[in-house]
Amino acid sequence: MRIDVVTIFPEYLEPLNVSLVGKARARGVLDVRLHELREHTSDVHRTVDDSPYGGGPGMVMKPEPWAAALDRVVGSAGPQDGLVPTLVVPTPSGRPFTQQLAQDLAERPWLAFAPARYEGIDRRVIEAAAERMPVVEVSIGDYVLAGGEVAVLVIVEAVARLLPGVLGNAESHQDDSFAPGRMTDLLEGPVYTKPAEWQGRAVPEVLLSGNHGKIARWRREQAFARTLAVRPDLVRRWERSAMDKHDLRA
Ligand SMILES: CN1CCC[C@H](Cn2ccc3ccc(-c4n[nH]c(N)c4C#N)cc32)C1
Repeated sequence: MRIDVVTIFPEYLEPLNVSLVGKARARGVLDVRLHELREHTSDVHRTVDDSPYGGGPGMVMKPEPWAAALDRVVGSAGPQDGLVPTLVVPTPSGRPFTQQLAQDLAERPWLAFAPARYEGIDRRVIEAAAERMPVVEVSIGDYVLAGGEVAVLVIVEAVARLLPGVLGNAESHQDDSFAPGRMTDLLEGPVYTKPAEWQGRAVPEVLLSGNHGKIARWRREQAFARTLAVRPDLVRRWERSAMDKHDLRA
């Protein structure tokens, strides 16, 4: 997979050099390219923002630098990239970023990210881009950040770990929470490791029993209890999915 990121803060994306994503890049599973938006300005001050039409707080990112940057990205398509990227635009007004959307994006050969700053990007940039490539406007949660770069880190990591060969144990994302269509719509339960007793706290006996059936049942019970306590909405969704799956609806 190829990933391009256009940003005024490339240093914000340095975490893409380490750990899971960094290793995937080193192994050639991911090709990540950063583009400094200001290199696509044409004035001496390298201006990327201006005041909003209609008034209001803050500044808006000018269309010309973004259009030039996206032209450069699309124009650099290689034979293995596919014709155009899917443009991913982090924004508080985007569709919720979910595991399902991560899996959808993980199936695409080329993603380009447009993390904005200020009050966002002039709308005409998104409209023009949508005439030449798929555009997905995404929100990583119901809170307001100062820009889109953190969202890019979140989305890239969630997508990268789904790519073949990225996770050491190819199965480990199979049982993720939120993986659609499986019992694993529930949250993960508690995990334990050595020592068996720590500060007077013992590991649950069942986990030391070697009885894999009992362990699996205990883990399902724990996941269900955790989900009921923290995300009862997911329990209802899971119940509906289970009823549909076994055609149990009245
Ligand atoms: C007061 N204004 C309101 C509009 C947004 C301004 C900051 N900003 C500029 C670009 C930009 C991109 C993403 C996000 C963002 N916030 N929360 C999320 N889940 C996001 C995601 N994905 C925020 C952003 C601040």
